[in-house]
Amino acid sequence: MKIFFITSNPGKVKEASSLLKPLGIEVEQLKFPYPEIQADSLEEVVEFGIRWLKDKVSKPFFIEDSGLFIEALEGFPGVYSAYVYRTIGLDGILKLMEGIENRRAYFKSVIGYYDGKVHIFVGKVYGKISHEKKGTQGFGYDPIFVPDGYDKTFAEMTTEEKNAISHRGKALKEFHRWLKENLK
Ligand SMILES: O=c1[nH]c(=O)c2ncn([C@@H]3O[C@H](COP(=O)(O)OP(=O)(O)OP(=O)(O)O)[C@@H](O)[C@H]3O)c2[nH]1
Ligand SMILES: [Mg+2]
Repeated sequence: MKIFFITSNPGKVKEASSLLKPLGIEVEQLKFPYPEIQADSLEEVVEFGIRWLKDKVSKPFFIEDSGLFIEALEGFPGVYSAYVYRTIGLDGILKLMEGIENRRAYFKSVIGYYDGKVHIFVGKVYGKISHEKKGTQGFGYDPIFVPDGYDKTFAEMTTEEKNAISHRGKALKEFHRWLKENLK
């Protein structure tokens, strides 16, 4: 079975494909830009994106919005993670976190699948912001995020290792469970 993933982010496609392909689901990337509203929640961004896309894309598709929420920064960068990454980047976040003891943070992923109806799948992973960038794998903030129970960053993990515990891996597993039940 093939499903379309509308995203500009090859890192996300790699993770989605690596998790769904062994389950017989082929993920095809569709680089169809869509507006990402400045809402307070990832869910609102996804629901708006689907409403905007549904009459423009004929086949069933999914989109994903995700972000890094840092406790000591009141949840910043959160919904604005992509913009913050493009502007101040990892060094900017580490600078904001200089001298801050509380390094708690979580990544959240919201997947929206549209097959005539909107289906939402959410995943979260808790961890800490490291004091320095480590690792070259993954994408985005991976080099400064150490998931709970590990002593290495997401960027020091393989895609499989990250998918096993990440926010996106959890949301994708929920999505796959739903597909299995509803596409018999
Ligand atoms: O280190 C990271 N590991 C991750 O697993 C991850 N997931 C999200 N993010 C960050 O949050 C933004 C999401 O923004 P986002 O969901 O809008 O994605 P995006 O703009 O890159 O692609 P698109 O799907 O919107 O086309 C991205 O740019 C990244 O900076 C991550 N960083
Ligand atoms: Mg985006």
